[in-house]
Amino acid sequence: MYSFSFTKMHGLGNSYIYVDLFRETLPEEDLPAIARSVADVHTGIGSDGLILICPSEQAPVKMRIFNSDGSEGKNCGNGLRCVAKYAYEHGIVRDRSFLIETLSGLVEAEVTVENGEVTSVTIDMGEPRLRRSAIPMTGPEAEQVVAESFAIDGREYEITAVSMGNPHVIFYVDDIEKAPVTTLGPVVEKDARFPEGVNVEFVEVVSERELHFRVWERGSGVTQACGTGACAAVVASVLNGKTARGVETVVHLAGGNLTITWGHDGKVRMTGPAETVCTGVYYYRGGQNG
Ligand SMILES: N[C@@H](CCC[C@H](N)C(=O)O)C(=O)O
Repeated sequence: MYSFSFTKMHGLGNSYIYVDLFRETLPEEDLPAIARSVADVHTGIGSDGLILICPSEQAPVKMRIFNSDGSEGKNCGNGLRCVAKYAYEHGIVRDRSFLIETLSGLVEAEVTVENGEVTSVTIDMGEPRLRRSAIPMTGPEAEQVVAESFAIDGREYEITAVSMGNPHVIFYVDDIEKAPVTTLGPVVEKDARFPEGVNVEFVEVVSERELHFRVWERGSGVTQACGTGACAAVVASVLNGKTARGVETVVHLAGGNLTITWGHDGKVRMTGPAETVCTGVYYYRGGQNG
């Protein structure tokens, strides 16, 4: 058994247990099991996974994210906003604009501060990756996956696939309340055409500036929000001619709203809140917690 300090934070209800590796040390080989342990709502703390706030050689701070099943993801939009808030409020950074390293590259964060507290964060998520091989998805490597027909479970759908440093597939639906999140989501997540698995998003287009969104996340299942998924939905909607490039789009997620623009410079910018829930000490019993 050993213990470590943690902070629970969320972005629109997408919650993670954050461990500050500027102050703590965790054994690398335990990280997947720690993620599963802290995420357990009965025997742990309860969250969508674990996020590590780490020193970096390329930026003032680095984020690593583990889903609730212990798998490591390469990017997390809601996590980036929380890491930015934590880094600013704990003096890891002093500027209001700074870089964050992720496993999929560097992103730029800009915090809005009121009375010393970060109330909102804008992340320049960089350019979406659209080549099939970058998603990754099987098939002709250089092609994009836009409104492509996709047969599964005896039914035919149309999909668009986008990487925001992690893989996303978008299904358009007429009524977001009736989206097959918990039935189609887990089947598509593990479909062999996505060799690394995929985050599955359902999108209802309200207007050129507004989308409804629900998600089945790779490695975590249903969550209240997925920041990279919402960015991917905005990119997919431009590619499908449903929204316009360079226009601010409001994405309504189960946990609240994100404002996202895919700019003419190629970059996707996401703005939204980040909240601290609590801090504490976790007693990790080598996978025996849960
Ligand atoms: N909730 C996140 C994405 C977390 C990682 C994802 N499940 C994956 O495995 O790629 C977000 O806000 O982007």
